[in-house]
Amino acid sequence: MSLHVDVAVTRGRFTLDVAFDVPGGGVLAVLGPNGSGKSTLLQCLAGLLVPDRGTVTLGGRTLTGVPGVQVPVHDRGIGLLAQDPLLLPHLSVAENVAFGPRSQGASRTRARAQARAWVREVDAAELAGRKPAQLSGGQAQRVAIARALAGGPRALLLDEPLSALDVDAAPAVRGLLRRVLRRTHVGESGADPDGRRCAVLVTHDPLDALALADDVVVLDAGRVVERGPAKEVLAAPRTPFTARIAGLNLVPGVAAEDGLHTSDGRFVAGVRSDDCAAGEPAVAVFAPGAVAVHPAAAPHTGSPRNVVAARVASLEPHGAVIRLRTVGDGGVAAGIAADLTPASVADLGLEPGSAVRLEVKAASVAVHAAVESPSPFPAAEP
Ligand SMILES: Nc1ncnc2c1ncn2[C@@H]1O[C@H](COP(=O)(O)OP(=O)(O)OP(=O)(O)O)[C@@H](O)[C@H]1O
Repeated sequence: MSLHVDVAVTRGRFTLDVAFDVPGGGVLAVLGPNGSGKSTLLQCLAGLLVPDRGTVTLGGRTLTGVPGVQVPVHDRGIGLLAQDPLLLPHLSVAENVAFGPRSQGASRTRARAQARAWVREVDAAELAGRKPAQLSGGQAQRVAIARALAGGPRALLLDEPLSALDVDAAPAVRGLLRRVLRRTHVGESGADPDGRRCAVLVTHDPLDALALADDVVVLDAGRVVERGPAKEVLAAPRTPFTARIAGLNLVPGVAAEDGLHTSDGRFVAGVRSDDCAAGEPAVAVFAPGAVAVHPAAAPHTGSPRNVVAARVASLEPHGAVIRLRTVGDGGVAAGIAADLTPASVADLGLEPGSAVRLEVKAASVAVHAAVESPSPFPAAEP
């Protein structure tokens, strides 16, 4: 059941204008800064908002075709999993899950059987008799997943499905989503019998995109500014937003033979990728782990090509390392992230305000073609 989307809609001063396809069985992650149009897009797909122009087709069926065709929300064969589980409080877990099949006309017996299968599928069999108020956040979201799928949707929309969960609960629910999204046929459990369900996942978390999605589109100010396989887009981001969420450093400029010229007149030495010609808009990308940090007064050792003076803005735990961020003179040295071990932070005597020298080897800097005109984030309204 492939999903084909080509829509435009204007809301006030904001215009969303996007086109993409999701193949049957595929999962597309939609990333983008606040206000970039992710919710607007999901509303168009779900049938809650009629676009001004364009089409949405699912498995060859036109759900939206402007002008003229607008299949109502309940008849689109699309399931929605939101941030909040939105379970009906007066119904038990099993009744909540049976609600979808029942409202689609399944007999009570059949709806119950489907609900049982899905409640088992999400490892919630022992919770079947409980009311939503008796569930933890993670348990409730498991039940919401079962409910979204029990109606047998041909496509599933996931709107930040893990963002309301605490850090302990999120990994298990992410693993469950991975399992159910990867299933091609769900047979008795009720989903798409003749093809493979596709999914669109809105998320702020690159880990979700990498763990759950095949492809990624990045929206900015209502337009797709990046698209491609999730790993490739996140490993070689072209916009400041994608770089920030992917945790990478990104310096925009113009590509040179062996690096990049920044708008403030600096040169960043790096390895130019094949997709990028000298003289074209480009970005230099490097990982926080590739940045060596020295106290400003420490003697130089070796001969790294990229050396810049900066000041420590913050030091925050980031997994097993400490992530240092810099303040600079507003140029390339500002907002650079560097990862250090806790021991080296102590050895170097670093603290907010410390003057430092950052060094990055040219071999650790990749220079990629940039999108035409990367806009600064957060996205500005037109
Ligand atoms: N009902 C509305 N009327 C007018 N403008 C709207 C309406 N709903 C949303 N917008 C505007 O449309 C733009 C896109 O909003 P949208 O909620 O789709 O972004 P988003 O990417 O989902 O953001 P977030 O990550 O913050 O949820 C914003 O500029 C918003 O102010």
